[in-house]
Amino acid sequence: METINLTTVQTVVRPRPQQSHKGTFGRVLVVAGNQQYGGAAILSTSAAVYGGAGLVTVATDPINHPALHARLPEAMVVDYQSDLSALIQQQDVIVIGPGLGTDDLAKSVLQRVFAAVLPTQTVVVDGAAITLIAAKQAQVPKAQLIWTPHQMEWQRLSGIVIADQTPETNAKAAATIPGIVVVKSHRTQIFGQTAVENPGGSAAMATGGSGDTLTGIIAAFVGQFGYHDQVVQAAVYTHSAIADELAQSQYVALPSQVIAALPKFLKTLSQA
Ligand SMILES: NC(=O)C1=CN([C@@H]2O[C@H](COP(=O)(O)OP(=O)(O)OC[C@H]3O[C@@H](n4cnc5c(N)ncnc54)[C@H](OP(=O)(O)O)[C@@H]3O)[C@@H](O)[C@H]2O)[C@@H](O)CC1
Ligand SMILES: Nc1ncnc2c1ncn2[C@@H]1O[C@H](COP(=O)(O)OP(=O)(O)O)[C@@H](O)[C@H]1O
Ligand SMILES: [Mg+2]
Repeated sequence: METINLTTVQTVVRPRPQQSHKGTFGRVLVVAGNQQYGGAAILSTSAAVYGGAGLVTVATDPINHPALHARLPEAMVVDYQSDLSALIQQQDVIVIGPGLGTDDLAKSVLQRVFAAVLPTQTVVVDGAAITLIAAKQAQVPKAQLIWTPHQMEWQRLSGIVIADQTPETNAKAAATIPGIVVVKSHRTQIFGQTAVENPGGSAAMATGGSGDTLTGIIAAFVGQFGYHDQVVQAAVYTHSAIADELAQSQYVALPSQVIAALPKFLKTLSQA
């Protein structure tokens, strides 16, 4: 399997056009975070903001609202139980699943969001959203999809047990799933029109919230650079490349630190 190369990533992340405004760089809605997993919503939303998305809104449980406002004043915050259909229509990219849970409330949020998304929008399907779809609790929406399962979520979605997940079996299963599939692991594989492996990442990333962070980076990249294989590849590469830099001097690469490093890392990439 080919690996993602730096040239591809540098081609994706270009200097920002001067004649622009916030709407130029993508509207992202993150639907995430139940009462227990507010951190997942904070990480995904922060990654979208620090990854350069122009306008970011998070729909989450009201218990998470004060923390979000305090930590991330750039983001708008709404109750995920309110009617989101008008808000959804305004978005370029929707992230759904980080820390959503799999109870009846999560199911109803997921189903209502999927019912409102448009075929021209990109939906990043992560975490609990994947688990619920695999359990046939929600139908796959007609949209530009990006799936981000970890190995157990991929087992649930594809039916391939972790021990049997190889580039070949993964590619075959991914071909039956609409959109781009990011099978996360020690060496993440990305299946779209092309199949590639991410050369970066380490055990320093094995900490809760790493995947939640990736969803926000992917959303920011698609919002700015469009829905393409190479854009998703660039997001996956950037996530692990920042963690690899941190891991040179740190035992653990905390997701919050990866997020904080995004603006500088992207500047360097864009100048290459
Ligand atoms: N701060 C927050 O708010 C945070 C919120 N979070 C949110 O929590 C929700 C639940 O997320 P989840 O991933 O922990 O749960 P689930 O899908 O049941 O998978 C776990 C099971 O799968 C197994 N497993 C095997 N291989 C694996 C692999 N490669 N990667 C991972 N797991 C693997 C694993 O086996 P074990 O660990 O026992 O070896 C275990 O049996 C989700 O919505 C997420 O967004 C988290 O992000 C943390 C920070
Ligand atoms: N040992 C490892 N080596 C490289 N990358 C890893 C390792 N462990 C985890 N990761 C990366 O961290 C992320 C974990 O995603 P996920 O399990 O969904 O996290 P969470 O749901 O806790 O946010 C993925 O991007 C994965 O590739
Ligand atoms: Mg996850």
